[in-house]
Amino acid sequence: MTVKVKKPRPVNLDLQTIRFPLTAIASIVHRVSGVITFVSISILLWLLNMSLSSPEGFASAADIVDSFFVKFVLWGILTALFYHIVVGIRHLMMDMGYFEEMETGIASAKVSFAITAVLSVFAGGLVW
Ligand code: HEM
Repeated sequence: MTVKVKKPRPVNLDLQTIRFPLTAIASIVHRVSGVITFVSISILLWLLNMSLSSPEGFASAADIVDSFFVKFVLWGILTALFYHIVVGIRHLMMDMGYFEEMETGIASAKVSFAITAVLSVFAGGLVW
């Protein structure tokens, strides 16, 4: 006689209890920063086009950039770009065989965050 054993069903994952490793966070944010950079190109080209169109166009573009909110967005765009470049270089180095172990991977992610933080402060100085 065969006894039917109830198979344990997969438990619904509680996303709030899942902690991503630092390397995974660095990777996901890198993709997000790439998308932000891509979307912001159109905004920046639109502003550049306006500023080069005529002296009045330049004044309008300068007016737009003069508000705190727009400066904050520009600072965010520059920070995303710096993050994308710094972690992009880390990615390319990993493609060449560096920082592939867990320890060096976490260390290089931390160093990338620190370099981005410094560049972000620099970006703030440029914008304000
Ligand atoms: C206008 C400038 C850029 C834009 C719009 C951009 C956009 C993106 C996007 C959307 C991705 C994600 C692709 C995916 O996950 O399928 C990506 C990946 C990548 N980007 Fe950029 N990127 C730019 C500049 C750069 C620069 C300057 C570097 C140099 C360091 C770089 C290095 C990389 C690398 C290495 C990846 C692949 C990362 C991986 O394998 O997960 N990107 N980029």
